[in-house]
Amino acid sequence: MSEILTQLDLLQQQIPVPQWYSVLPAPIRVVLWVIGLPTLIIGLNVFRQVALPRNKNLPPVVFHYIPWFGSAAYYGEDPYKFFFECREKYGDLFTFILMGRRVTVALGPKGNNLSLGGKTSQVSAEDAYTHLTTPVFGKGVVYDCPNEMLMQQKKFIKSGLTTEALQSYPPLIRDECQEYFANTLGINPSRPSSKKVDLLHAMAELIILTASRTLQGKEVRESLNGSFAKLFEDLDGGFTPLNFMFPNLPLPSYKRRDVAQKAMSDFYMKIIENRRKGETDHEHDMIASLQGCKYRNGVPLTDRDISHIMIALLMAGQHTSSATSSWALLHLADSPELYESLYQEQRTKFGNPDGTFRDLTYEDIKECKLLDATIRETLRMHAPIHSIYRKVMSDIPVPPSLSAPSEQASYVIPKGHYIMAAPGVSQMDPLIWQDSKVFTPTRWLDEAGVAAAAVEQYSKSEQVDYGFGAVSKGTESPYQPFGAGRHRCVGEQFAYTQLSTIITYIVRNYTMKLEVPEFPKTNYRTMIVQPMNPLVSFTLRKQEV
Ligand code: HEM
Repeated sequence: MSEILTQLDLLQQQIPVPQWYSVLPAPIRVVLWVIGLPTLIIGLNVFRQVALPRNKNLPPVVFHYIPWFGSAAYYGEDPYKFFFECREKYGDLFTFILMGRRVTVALGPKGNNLSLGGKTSQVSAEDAYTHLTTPVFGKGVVYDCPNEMLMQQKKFIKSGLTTEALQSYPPLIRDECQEYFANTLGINPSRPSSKKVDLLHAMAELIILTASRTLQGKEVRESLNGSFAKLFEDLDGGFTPLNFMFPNLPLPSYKRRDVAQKAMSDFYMKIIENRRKGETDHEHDMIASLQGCKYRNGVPLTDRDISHIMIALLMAGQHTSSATSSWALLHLADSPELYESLYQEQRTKFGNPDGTFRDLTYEDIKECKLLDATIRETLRMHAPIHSIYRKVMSDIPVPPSLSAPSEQASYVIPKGHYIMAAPGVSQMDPLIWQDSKVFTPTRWLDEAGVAAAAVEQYSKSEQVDYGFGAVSKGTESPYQPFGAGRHRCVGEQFAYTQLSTIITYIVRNYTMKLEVPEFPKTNYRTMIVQPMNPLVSFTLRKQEV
């Protein structure tokens, strides 16, 4: 207390205070400072926003009480509520304060185009994300290298995901599902045939099992029951909103992340070394594919680069796909009619007369239109990534169509801001999608449907090669769960193969029931949008398939 009072007395000498203040007892003086100073700061901040004229060339700033902290709580609790409410007030372009950062949100297809379609001289993903990703993935790859190198790394990844590779995955994924449901979850004919499970937990396990069996390779799959799982958990603990906001805190989780990164990187290095010595047999998986890759200037990927790319792929696919499969299955558990229709789709196309099914192939997946529509609709309503950030590297002039109609001048997003795309907003925009909040897979089957047509119109847009093969630019599409532009996802086809095979396995073999009174709410406090308390039960169908 005496230390505090000395400090206050020093402060008092700097700031003129009224006579009566000095006669107050010490505890009252402390209380006055504790209440008075924040009130003054908040008051000045409010005054500045409501009473002082604002720079008409800058986007409007979301009203907030606390400087520096800004709208962090409002945004963090439910980003979509925040985006939609701010859109009502400020239009498609506005800036908010997020723990000292100035983040300009650009909404709608035009807004998405501004950030996702921006030139590298104007926007940078590297500068927005490297503090989060480099300690997890490792150095020299993804956002720890020039953008032009990332584009080539994406090309290498794509070359490891050939049609031939993808064709080999469904049987492997099916085997993993069979093993997981029968043995890990214990739902098989010899035991009680119904079980209540936390879906998100189960899907997280199934996604890492199936990704390691296919894309990651035999050695990773074999290590999953041992040390690898713990390393993954520690590394994953470094991939949180806290790490995004504060890259270097002296917390145990940050230490564990760093130790795990080194250990996991060494683990992949060992795999590569052993393979090179010819000590292990393996399939032609992603590691094997990356081993042959060289940058355009002739420099080959080092073993360390390969290890770090493998970690990046593991992390990129894990939560995105486990959240997507969980949401899709939750909707199926919530809608017995849709579940039955999916079952009938399987029966009609692949059912044998004896009640069994023939094995699903990669080509078959394309035939399952309702399944495809279910996954698309899941990604429309539950895009795993709600906010896509870029750092603004040079002033961005905003096209007049994005400035509020009442404003006279066109806006500029200044260098040093972050620009954010939130494709989920256009994906749930009631002006674009009929009954936008209702899960309706059939909207994707209706050829004349407004939404499908709008998406089609954009997906057939200009083809661009950013360095990893021609892709449709798609930056103005109202549907972008896999992003758009130069940072567009290269794991989409893998994810679809994995998700389709897992859901098919479940639909063919089990019925499902929601085990919570209402459809699970969304948890936005994790990096990836996840369901809260997603309890369901699986019951074995009559015949084992
Ligand atoms: C449902 C599953 C998935 C969804 C919804 C998804 C979504 C996305 C999105 C939105 C982006 C763009 C990020 C940005 O612009 O900053 C992205 C990029 C990327 N994703 Fe995925 N992803 C999924 C699965 C996967 C999988 C399985 C892999 C790996 C096999 C993967 C690898 C990547 C890579 C390498 C990038 C490029 C990052 C960049 O260029 O900056 N993703 N993903």
